[in-house]
Amino acid sequence: ASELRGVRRRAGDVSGNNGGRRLAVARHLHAHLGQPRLTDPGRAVTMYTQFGEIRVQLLEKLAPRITSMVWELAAHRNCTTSHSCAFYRNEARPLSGEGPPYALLQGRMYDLPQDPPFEGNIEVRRGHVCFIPGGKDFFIALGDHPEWGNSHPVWGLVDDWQTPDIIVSQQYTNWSHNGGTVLRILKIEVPWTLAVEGDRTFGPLRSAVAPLRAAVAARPARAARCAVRATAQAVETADVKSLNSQFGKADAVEVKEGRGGLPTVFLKSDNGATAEITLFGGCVTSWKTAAGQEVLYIRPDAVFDKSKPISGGMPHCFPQFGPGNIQLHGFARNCDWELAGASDGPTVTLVLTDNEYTWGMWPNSFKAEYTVSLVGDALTTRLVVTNTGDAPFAFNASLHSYFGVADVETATVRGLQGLEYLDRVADAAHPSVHKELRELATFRGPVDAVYRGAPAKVVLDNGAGDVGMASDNWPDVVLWTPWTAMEACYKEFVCVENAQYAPVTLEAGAAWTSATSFIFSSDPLIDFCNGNPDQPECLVYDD
Ligand SMILES: O=P(O)(O)OC[C@H]1O[C@@H](O)[C@H](O)[C@@H](O)[C@@H]1O
Repeated sequence: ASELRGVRRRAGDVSGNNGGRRLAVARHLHAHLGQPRLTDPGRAVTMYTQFGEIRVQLLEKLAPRITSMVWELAAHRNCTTSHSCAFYRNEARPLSGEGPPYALLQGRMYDLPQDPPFEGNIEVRRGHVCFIPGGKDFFIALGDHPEWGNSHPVWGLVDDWQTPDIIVSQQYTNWSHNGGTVLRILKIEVPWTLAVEGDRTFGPLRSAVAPLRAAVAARPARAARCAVRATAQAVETADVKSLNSQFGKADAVEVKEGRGGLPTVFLKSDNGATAEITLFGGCVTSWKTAAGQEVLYIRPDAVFDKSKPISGGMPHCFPQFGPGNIQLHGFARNCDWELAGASDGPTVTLVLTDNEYTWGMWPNSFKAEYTVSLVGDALTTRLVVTNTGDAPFAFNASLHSYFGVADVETATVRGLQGLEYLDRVADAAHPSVHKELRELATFRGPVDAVYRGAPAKVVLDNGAGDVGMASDNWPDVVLWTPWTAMEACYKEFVCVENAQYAPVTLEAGAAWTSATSFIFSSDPLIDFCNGNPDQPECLVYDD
């Protein structure tokens, strides 16, 4: 969490709100912008949180460069990762004086390509949205702040308090900043996605791809199945009963509503191991061994209402690992996958194909086919990406697996020694290159590392045992922990991801396949899956 920088404190702030105050803000803006706000509404963006929406009117005349950066971010549908765009500090309005609490809702907007410039430096009033100079942290002022003078770039205006008020009422912990200031830090961060106003499914095609509209229109109609909903309202569900009668297999495969009412496939193997896969995101959200050991991890800020990708389990990153031209980790984890097949293996196959939503970001025809099986205790996954169009395209991908650990600081990963890795902690777009010298990679601080040319087998010691991963044609492994950026939960999980980091070019009609088998053992996995077909954890596929 970063401290509100450049704060100059003066006495005399009053932070109460009433109609008079709003009028004063409106007049104040009128004076600065030279026109009545309501008759010139201008452009607005919407932040979608699990508690509802926050509409931010862009003050374009006051801060033209900042507002255009924010608009671009919204139009390109970034901010889909809870880590990069989230509120992390909630300070209510003080009963009197300047605080504490400091009358603001603070967050980060780290998907901005660069730090915003310093402009729009008027006195901060209730409703103003301001950046903290020198970075991408920002706040919504919940009260007037004359004590700060003109030290913050003001670029937006919020005048509906319903959602901010809910976030301000969430639990916080006190955190003493070096300077002695006690900050209220949210126990669970509140992530948001950003869209231009009116774009309720992450919106119309962005202007950069406007020429694609014609191409989209010429294509056979195919429903956009990736309508990420804005709020925690009723979730659109497929007809799970009819899916179950079509695909259910006695005792082995059942389709029913899972968490949040999302259509979910439940697998049960002969020995009693289970797995859950949501059609939204094609995400394995649970894998339990026959002994009842849950191996995966769902973050406490995960929501199951399609307002954002499921934060946990095994989300897909496709067609982009990121950062890159489209939203971080691509759109596959935002989309409803189709249930295409099941057998009493138990096995299920989900399919995602291009549609208007995906064309809005990525102008390619594709089919992604994802098969998940339970073989005894082992969970096996296979992803086949086919170019169904008539031109080549490039993509990269990962299986962004979240694993529960007894303690992040004692979790280790073996199998990576001697590899070159890209350290992305400081700057994911410009990583530094290092060599892994350790036999056991650890998580003792923020880790965001891509190991290139990783071996087929790596093992995570999660504190309760070993999670073995045997992969085929996933050339890279990503290790990630957000560390204290996710204060509420970072001790409980690590991500060990099978990845294809370098872009793969697929010619028209060509296909790319990758697979991983996961096995959990409470005893150390000395060796596993040595090509012995009798070992259940070995990759087993019948094509
Ligand atoms: O989108 P999520 O699930 O919060 O994960 C984000 C993280 O995912 C990891 O795969 C990346 O290496 C990190 O750079 C990124 O921050």
